[in-house]
Amino acid sequence: MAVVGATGRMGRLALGLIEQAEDLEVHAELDSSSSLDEMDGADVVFDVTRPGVTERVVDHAIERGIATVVGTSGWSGERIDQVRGRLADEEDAPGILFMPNFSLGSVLASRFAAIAAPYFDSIEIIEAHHAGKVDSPSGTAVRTAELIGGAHLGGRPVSAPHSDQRARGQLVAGVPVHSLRMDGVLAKQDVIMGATGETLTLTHTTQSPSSYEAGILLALRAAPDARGVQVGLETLLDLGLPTA
Ligand SMILES: NC(=O)C1=CN([C@@H]2O[C@H](COP(=O)(O)OP(=O)(O)OC[C@H]3O[C@@H](n4cnc5c(N)ncnc54)[C@H](OP(=O)(O)O)[C@@H]3O)[C@@H](O)[C@H]2O)C=CC1
Ligand SMILES: O=C(O)C1=N[C@H](C(=O)O)C[C@H](O)C1
Repeated sequence: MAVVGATGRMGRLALGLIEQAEDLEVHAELDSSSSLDEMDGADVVFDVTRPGVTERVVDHAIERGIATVVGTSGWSGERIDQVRGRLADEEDAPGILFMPNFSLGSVLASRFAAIAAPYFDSIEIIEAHHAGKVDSPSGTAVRTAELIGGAHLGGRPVSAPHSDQRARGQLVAGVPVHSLRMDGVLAKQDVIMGATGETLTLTHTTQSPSSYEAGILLALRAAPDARGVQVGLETLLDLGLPTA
């Protein structure tokens, strides 16, 4: 395994997991001072860098035919589709697994939101993260909004009045997303849905980075046998939920 972003919070977490696992081995540890060539020869690349870097990591991995687990945020559905299109022409394309969130609870919350979405006209997302997070909206919020927007397709669009005003958030797939970056928070997301006389709020709170551990290991172990683009931890789990 080559861990790109090895000196970061997520990179260090992944390295600890790989070192403890008998069936996994660290091939290379890359940070901002590394050449991407250092990942060559690995069976799997684990990318936890930052938007603006992750695209180059994925490009390099595809060129070298290395399966990749992408934990980095900043990937929209549109940009993932470009990778999908690129791999469509390749026979035996490596698996490129985009994982907006490695935590089971977060993945379930996003799915529950997509299931409920067609029944609500008004839907907004409020996500909060630690002050050190450089990007917004979060990758999880983008993924959740895209699932909600997709679930509304063919029906009414999500109602987002006055969305030209900055305080109304950033529209993602027609869903207003509001981002908080502050001390005292690790990661939290509320999806608030409104209909006549009622609201439904789906809240997921990350209490500890340990919530990512099982998902990271699952993705790392699945990657070598995967082919082409997969999005979301749910593609590796049998959740028994309707897909959105
Ligand atoms: N999918 C999920 O469940 C989760 C995803 N994330 C996402 O993972 C990403 C990383 O988060 P986090 O670990 O907190 O971030 P950190 O800021 O702690 O770490 C970023 C890492 O990227 C490295 N890096 C920066 N530029 C380059 C470069 N040009 N080439 C190679 N490596 C580079 C840094 O190296 P250096 O030390 O040299 O600067 C560092 O190792 C973010 O996008 C975050 O949103 C986070 C948590 C969960
Ligand atoms: O930067 C983080 O911390 C996180 N980033 C991911 C995101 O952008 O959604 C996943 C999780 O929310 C933590």
